[in-house]
Amino acid sequence: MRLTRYFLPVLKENPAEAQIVSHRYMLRAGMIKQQAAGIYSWLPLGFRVLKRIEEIVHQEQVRAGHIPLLMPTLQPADLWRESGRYDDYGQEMLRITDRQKREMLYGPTNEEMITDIFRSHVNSYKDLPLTLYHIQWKFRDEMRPRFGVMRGREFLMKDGYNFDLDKEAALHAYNRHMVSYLRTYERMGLTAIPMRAASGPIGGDNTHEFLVLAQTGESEVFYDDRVTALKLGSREIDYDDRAAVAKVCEEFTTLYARTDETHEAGAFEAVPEAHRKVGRGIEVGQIFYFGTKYSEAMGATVVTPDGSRVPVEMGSHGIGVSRLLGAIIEASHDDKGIIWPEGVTPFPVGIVNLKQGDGAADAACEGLYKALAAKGLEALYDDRDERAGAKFATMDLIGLPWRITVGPRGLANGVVEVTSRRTGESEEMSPEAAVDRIA
Ligand SMILES: Nc1ncnc2c1ncn2[C@@H]1O[C@H](COS(=O)(=O)NC(=O)[C@@H](N)CS)[C@@H](O)[C@H]1O
Repeated sequence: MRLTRYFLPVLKENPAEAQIVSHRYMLRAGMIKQQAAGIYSWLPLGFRVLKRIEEIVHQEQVRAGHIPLLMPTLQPADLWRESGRYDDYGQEMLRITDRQKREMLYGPTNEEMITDIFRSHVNSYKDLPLTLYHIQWKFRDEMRPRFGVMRGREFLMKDGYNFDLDKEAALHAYNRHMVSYLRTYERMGLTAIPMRAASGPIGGDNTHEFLVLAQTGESEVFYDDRVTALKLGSREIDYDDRAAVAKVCEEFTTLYARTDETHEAGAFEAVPEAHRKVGRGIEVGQIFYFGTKYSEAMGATVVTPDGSRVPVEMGSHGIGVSRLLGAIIEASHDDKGIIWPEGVTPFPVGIVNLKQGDGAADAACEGLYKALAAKGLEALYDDRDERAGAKFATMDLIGLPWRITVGPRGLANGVVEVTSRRTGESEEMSPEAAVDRIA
């Protein structure tokens, strides 16, 4: 992408309303624009990252055997009356009346709707196990939307729902989600710790939140810091092997890790002093097992092998897709700007031309752009007629992992400069070597 043909409304100044670094940088890097409290337009650079995060979430859900679909944002109130949540849900629910005076709502979550889909089409245990999910915009009329996309009112969530014949199968689905979440966050360069949590309006008594440690996190967390060293890495896990999946979950949830809602000071005392940590975390996902809470209320039942009919066992599992942009920036930035992990960066590399209009420099940049594209890498080429300092500042702010700097002097010696955004180290090499370094 050539910057002179893109739309990247970078801000020079720190916006006054931004209180945390991720909000500040997302505004300054021209990634979002607030349209109302907690409601944003996703400008091109932010939209590109949002799509990359969505893609990782989709891939890991499909890898776990979960099936994507798409439910609407607007829901009929009657579904929520069946579960009894229409009144319970409270002020956060945006209630709407259509021209026929039908009571609707902008969905904050989809347990009722997915259960309605299930009960309309599934009747036999032979169709289980079944996990359906979607990535869809939600609305929660938060009393105090703040911190940019971190606590929005309209936000993007992956919400998945499992339907199983019995509790054991539902708990395996719970564990499948835990493993798929661990892998999802690792692919985004995040360490998200599963912590026992409280279930709130979703219900049930078995739930873990996934928290990214960050000073600006809204949740207070208590943990054994050895948990931060646990990694799935490239381990292949057979999602159908209940014992293997349970073993991985055990590995990641044995060390003490609790949010303030479930913290037990006594148990925490058992953690060796050197490892006992208190901090703050950003909740980037939550998984729930809640049995037959919705299937009972809404008559979602299946015929069992012995011919009887039972309500299905369920759970629901959410990832804060739009919140993740903020969480990743909180976990990966410096005083010049964002430092995108390779897995989610909007562009893998930026090309900076030090002398736009200089024949050799322009030709070398065009050559690099094409050579990178030939390897499937779309560069962001800053071809503006701007001072070098301004170009470097923009690249540092938007946080691409690599920058290739091209200038007449370097070219005279047959080299360009390759700079790593994370380490700040630069190295001179031929344009060909630069492409190989980044590919
Ligand atoms: N106001 C918000 N702004 C941005 N992200 C949010 C907001 N509220 C929740 N989220 C994200 O959405 C994730 C799932 O939300 S949740 O309430 O925990 N779970 C559910 O709604 C369940 N239905 C999961 S399917 C949270 O872990 C969080 O990362």
